[in-house]
Amino acid sequence: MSINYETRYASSPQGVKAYDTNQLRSEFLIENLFESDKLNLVYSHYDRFITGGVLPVNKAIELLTIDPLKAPYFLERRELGIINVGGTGSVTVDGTEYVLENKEALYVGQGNEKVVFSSKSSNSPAQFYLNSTPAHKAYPIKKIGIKDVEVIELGAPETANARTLRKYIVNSVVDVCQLQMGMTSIKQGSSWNTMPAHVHDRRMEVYFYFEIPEGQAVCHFMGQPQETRHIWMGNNQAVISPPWSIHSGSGTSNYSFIWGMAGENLDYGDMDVCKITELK
Ligand SMILES: O=C[C@H](O)[C@@H](O)CC(=O)C(=O)O
Ligand SMILES: [Zn+2]
Repeated sequence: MSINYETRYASSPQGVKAYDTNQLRSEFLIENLFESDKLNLVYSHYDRFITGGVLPVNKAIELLTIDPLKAPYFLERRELGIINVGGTGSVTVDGTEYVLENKEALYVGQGNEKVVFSSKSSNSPAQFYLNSTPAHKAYPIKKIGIKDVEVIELGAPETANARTLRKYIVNSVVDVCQLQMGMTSIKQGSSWNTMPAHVHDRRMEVYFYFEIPEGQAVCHFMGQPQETRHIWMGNNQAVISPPWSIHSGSGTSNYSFIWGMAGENLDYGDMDVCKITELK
């Protein structure tokens, strides 16, 4: 079988207070997204957000429906965001091929029946990172290239949080039902993402960390602002952030990550910022 999935249920903030390291990791950390010629999915009950990875090496891989959807095809009631973090590849949607270079994205709306992923070369395979959420309306497919993204510079070297944020799938770039996705790259010499931290109880979020150099790691912080926990993360791993949780990280080097979120409203800036000196 080239498609694997697992289900993660939602946890309450009271429950998470008592989690040990293993339980925290098994509920929130997604360790194995990319395996050769496989499509791996994690279905979270937070906003029914699906996180996935596809690494087509020797064959094309189709996004088949999975049992929890009880739907004849994957996107019958869902929308999908794809960002390629590997070599050149293509996504074929109902017979139309979209070539995605490294760091290019594709939005695929509700109602598209057949989605197939492939790599241009098995020596430099594509790595497609996927986020999918329930959808109520069929919006058109749109490719988002590097020139289409909205770029924001954030932070400063003095506070070790200088970073470039790129908005790919937001409603000022593409029509979406609820999915929002983008990529943030920490500058050399800085380590912190999303600091000052924030929560948005309206939306859950998933971070996928990549471009972490060999031998380095990112310490991801979660939890209510006055009750934080940490999860040490390696390259190409993702972490689920409940709507009530901060989501921020500090690396032992610089790195990049893809953020994806879903829930109430499409206002990217709707965040409740936490005062750094009040975090516990
Ligand atoms: O709600 C927004 C998300 O948490 C990220 O876009 C934040 C982020 O990439 C950063 O500040 O570095
Ligand atoms: Zn956020």
